Amino acid sequence: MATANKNLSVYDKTTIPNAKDFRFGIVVSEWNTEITSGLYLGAVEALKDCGAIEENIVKWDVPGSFELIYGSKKMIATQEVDAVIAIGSVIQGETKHFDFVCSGTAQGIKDLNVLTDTPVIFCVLTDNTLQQAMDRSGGKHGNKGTEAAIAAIKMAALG
Ligand SMILES: Nc1c(NC[C@H](O)[C@H](O)[C@H](O)CO)[nH]c(=O)[nH]c1=O
Ligand SMILES: CC(=O)[C@@H](O)COP(=O)(O)O
Repeated sequence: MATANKNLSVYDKTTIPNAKDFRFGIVVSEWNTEITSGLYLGAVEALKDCGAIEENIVKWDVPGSFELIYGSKKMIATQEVDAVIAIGSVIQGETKHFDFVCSGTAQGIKDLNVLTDTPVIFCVLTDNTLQQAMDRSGGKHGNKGTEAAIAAIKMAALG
């Protein structure tokens, strides 16, 4: 189902574990900060709405989406978190760099999920235009940060 056919911010709290005992790391890319800051706010709002406490949310900033890989690895190694949310916004430019950043970041985050025992949630928008990114970070299609927070809680609950 395409994002256009579902709102990213809609969730049923009765199907989500209480997050009060979980500790979350959120690693945020500084590229397209007007987008990633919206994703971050959506994620924190949903985590707290589902019971997470402020003191159990650790936020680190990294330069770009590609650095989400190392930032998430470092977060896992040092912060004793139950899940990590990796937040980025990649927007198509003039060159193929978009393809390499998107695929490299996706593969790196996938590798962390394979090689570590801490779930890392892929909250990286990969859009053709700024408008598409705005629509998915608190706009008409909701907020992917919210979706990522719910995924983080559910994965943390797996233990
Ligand atoms: N163009 C975008 C980038 N590019 C930067 C890379 O993520 C990386 O920081 C650089 O290649 C140095 O390793 N990053 C984004 O997050 N979004 C973009 O649109
Ligand atoms: C995703 C990118 O790295 C891209 O926005 C950079 O822009 P360009 O391809 O025009 O160099």
